[in-house]
Amino acid sequence: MADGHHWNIVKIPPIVQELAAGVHEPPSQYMVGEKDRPAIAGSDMPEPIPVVDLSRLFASNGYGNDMVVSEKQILNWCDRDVLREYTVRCREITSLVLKKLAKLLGLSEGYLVDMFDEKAMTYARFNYYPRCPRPDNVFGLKPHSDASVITIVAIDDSVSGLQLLRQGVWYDVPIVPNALLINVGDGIEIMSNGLFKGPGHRVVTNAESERVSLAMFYTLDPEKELEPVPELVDDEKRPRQYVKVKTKDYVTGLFETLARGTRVIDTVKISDNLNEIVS
Ligand SMILES: O=C(O)CCC(=O)C(=O)O
Ligand SMILES: [Fe+2]
Repeated sequence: MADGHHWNIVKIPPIVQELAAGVHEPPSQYMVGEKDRPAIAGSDMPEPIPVVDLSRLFASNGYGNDMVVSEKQILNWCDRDVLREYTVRCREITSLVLKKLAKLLGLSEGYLVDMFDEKAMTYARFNYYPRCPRPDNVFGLKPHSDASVITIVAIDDSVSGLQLLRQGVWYDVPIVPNALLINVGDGIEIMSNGLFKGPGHRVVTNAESERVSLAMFYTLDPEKELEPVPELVDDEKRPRQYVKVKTKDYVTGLFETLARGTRVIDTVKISDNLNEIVS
């Protein structure tokens, strides 16, 4: 190049949806190595996922929308406010869950919720998994845990695919119609000093059906540090297990490690040796 700099040209992968329409066999970049291949069917969960009826939370109406106050009113042909309203409602659920988690950890009820100030972020990810001719070799979403504090996922109500790792076994997450899945993210793992774990999960593909999901990630202010809360660190009984990390650096770390096939939580874990130095 004129400035003497040599660029590495990285070919941008095509949109998977377009690929799926035109190929019989996914290209090699999508095929996982033999030892990491997904068994298409995971195991059944040993016990049911607890389902909490939150219908009372949704009983009020009209938030954030052009409220319907009369039958003669002209309405918008537009669903613009739906995602905003959904985000706010899911945040209410997040607050409920955080209050309960705080109590379980022996903290005051508002301890975790209060960490979410006006700069706290919500990221929405819409996942679309086209049909895949080789579900035995190709992941919809590689194994990972979420960088959020709490994630709320609206999973497809007719096609399964989400699997959860527990003690080395991948379990199928069952479809519960009209239910939201609440997942604890790595943020809780770090803040709870490892008492809760951000579970590993992945999505397997399906040869017959496409699948969709919507994940809402609730994180702290990107500039805020994630670290074990002092009340859950005890130098003798439960030494600090994670180093301090800025929320935004942790989120960036997730994408870097996902690309490499490693886990971001491992980058902030304090090994036993290091623990002696830190404490
Ligand atoms: O598609 C799903 O069911 C899960 C999606 C997920 O884990 C994610 O977006 O982080
Ligand atoms: Fe996830």
